Amino acid sequence: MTTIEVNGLTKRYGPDTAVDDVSFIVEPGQVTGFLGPNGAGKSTTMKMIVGLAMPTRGSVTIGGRRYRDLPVPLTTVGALLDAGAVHGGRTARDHLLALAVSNGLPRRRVDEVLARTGLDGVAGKRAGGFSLGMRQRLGIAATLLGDPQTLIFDEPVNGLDPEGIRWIRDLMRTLAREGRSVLVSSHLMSEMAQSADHLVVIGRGRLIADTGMSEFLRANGEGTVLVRTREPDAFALRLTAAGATVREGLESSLVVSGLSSDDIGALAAFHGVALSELAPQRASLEDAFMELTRDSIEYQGVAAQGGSCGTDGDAGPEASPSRRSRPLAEWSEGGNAA
Ligand SMILES: Nc1ncnc2c1ncn2[C@@H]1O[C@H](COP(=O)(O)OP(=O)(O)OP(=O)(O)O)[C@@H](O)[C@H]1O
Repeated sequence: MTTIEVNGLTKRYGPDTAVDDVSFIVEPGQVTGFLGPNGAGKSTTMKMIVGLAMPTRGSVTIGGRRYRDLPVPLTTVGALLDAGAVHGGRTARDHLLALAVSNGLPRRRVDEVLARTGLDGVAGKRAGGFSLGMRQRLGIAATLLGDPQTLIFDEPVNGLDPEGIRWIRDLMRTLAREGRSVLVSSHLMSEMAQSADHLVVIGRGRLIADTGMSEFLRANGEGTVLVRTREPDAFALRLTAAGATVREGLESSLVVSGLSSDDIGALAAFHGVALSELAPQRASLEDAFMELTRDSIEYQGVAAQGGSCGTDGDAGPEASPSRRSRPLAEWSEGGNAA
């Protein structure tokens, strides 16, 4: 069993703290979603896991060993941090062959991973001509070369079409079902809801949540009912008296927990209250996340200023001050899908 243990990990770049005392465990047999907005510190954490960045403080082990102490790292951990890191003049097969040979892995693995990633038909083509989706597949093929028990993918679905996204999502789940530890980062909450069993959320380098996905959803909004009526205040009192917890939703709606929609409908009928909407909510991860961080002044209270938060978030590290002050309210699929 190969577990990733991240312990008090901290990374400073000059005066900036990119990762701040983060600890979590990535367990085998499940997909752990690593969620956070642009600039939260996901890539930096992943780089530290595989020895590409030195922690300022803290430690990481994979199966109890530091990355640099692994005799043949590719057989323990495969990491896709940047699908563009391929020699464009090499064919897919040659790229993988070079990796296999330089890491002492059997050449037959090349054909096996080409087949697994659906690249066998283009194995002889130069990687430079590959689409983004094919490059991602090639990067994933490389992570699988050593048949490692631990896999790390940094934003693997970014920019992919729906077919590519589904393929990667299915692959992650299959790899986890095979008993591997899979850590996958995303800034899309909806993406995590569909693919992860466990969730580690960071914001501004700090750990915000470390929880099972279903527990996270249950504890943060699943099971609420959206109610709309012309008399929200009066009906809220009725609901509270009946044991429900009520909070104000958007556009004068009520978000009710503690009573089923059947109970709420019956209560409304009993009191002669006309309802224009009665809708059980299945919390989206975004709702759950917003719920979780509602009281967190540090993360929620940063207002959008001077238009700096409306960018596509793809600026380089030098743009970090504006990226790091991006409010969580802007984390939405529509705003940042590429
Ligand atoms: N080499 C570096 N030098 C200086 N600052 C850096 C460096 N690498 C990352 N940072 C800064 O550290 C912070 C965390 O960046 P990181 O790339 O880890 O975040 P992320 O969550 O992966 O975001 P994204 O989704 O945009 O990749 C950012 O403010 C970033 O600008």
